[in-house]
Amino acid sequence: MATTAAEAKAKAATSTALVEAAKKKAAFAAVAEHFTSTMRFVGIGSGSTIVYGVEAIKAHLAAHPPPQGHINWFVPTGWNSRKVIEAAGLTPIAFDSLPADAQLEVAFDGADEVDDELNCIKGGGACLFQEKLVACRSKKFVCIADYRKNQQRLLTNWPTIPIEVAPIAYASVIRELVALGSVKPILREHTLSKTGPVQTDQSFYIIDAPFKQLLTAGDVKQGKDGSGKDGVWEVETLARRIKAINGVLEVGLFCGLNGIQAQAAGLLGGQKPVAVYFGTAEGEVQKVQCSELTN
Ligand SMILES: O=C[C@H](O)[C@H](O)[C@H](O)COP(=O)(O)O
Repeated sequence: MATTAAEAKAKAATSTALVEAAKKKAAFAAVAEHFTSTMRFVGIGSGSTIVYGVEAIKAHLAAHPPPQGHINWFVPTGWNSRKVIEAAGLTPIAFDSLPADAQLEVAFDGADEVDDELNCIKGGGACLFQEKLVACRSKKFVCIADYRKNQQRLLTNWPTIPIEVAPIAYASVIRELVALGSVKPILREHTLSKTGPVQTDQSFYIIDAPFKQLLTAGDVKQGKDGSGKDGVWEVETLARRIKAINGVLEVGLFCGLNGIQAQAAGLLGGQKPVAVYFGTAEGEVQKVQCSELTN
């Protein structure tokens, strides 16, 4: 039986409601386990999911006020993120105003896709450079997402890797990406294309580069070739190759060490989340965390 327009509309509304409920549930679970009102510096990412993260932080602070005179500073990852912090009545501090020795206790952020090893694709909303800066200055990056983002390998459901580039270099970066095996990387434009390319918080451009589904480090350990032969790449190998292209500011692949592993190696922080909270379609929360937190 054919679906009527009204039925299709109702189905879409149900699916949107499920996704939003999943984001919210995941956000409240992540904040309950990783935020305390005595924290000094907390990173706040960008996108639609982090809005629930900020709502959860606000609710937590209302229930557990910080000690007298203590200020919780929230570090935004761009314009949108700062507006969300301000709208919630929280106190923002710009990344470049942080005291030189300050490390963020935690950074909460969303993702476009997450694989089995917690590598992420980010930048679907054109924010990735500041998100990576903030994640890498945090003891732990905690990711909040809904069930659509939970995939075994990157580039399964999410189609492209967002890459932030200097405007003058975009055509040459596209050429290099094709040489790495990307099929038809494109410069991201506004839906109303007469308004031109999308510009990031740094006034840079975004290239969306499709690649074949990415391998994990575990796949390579098991003998798979992720060196780029036939366009098949392992996540971190590809991230490094793209970052090395002249004109690339940052790559929307968050991979390598997580914060706990980075600190063990004497570094400040890492790109990869220590834990990801996925809201499920059934109204539950599935937590996936790194082995350092599990053990
Ligand atoms: O550019 C945007 C950021 O990387 C977001 O964190 C990511 O796109 C996820 O956004 P959303 O929560 O809206 O799905």
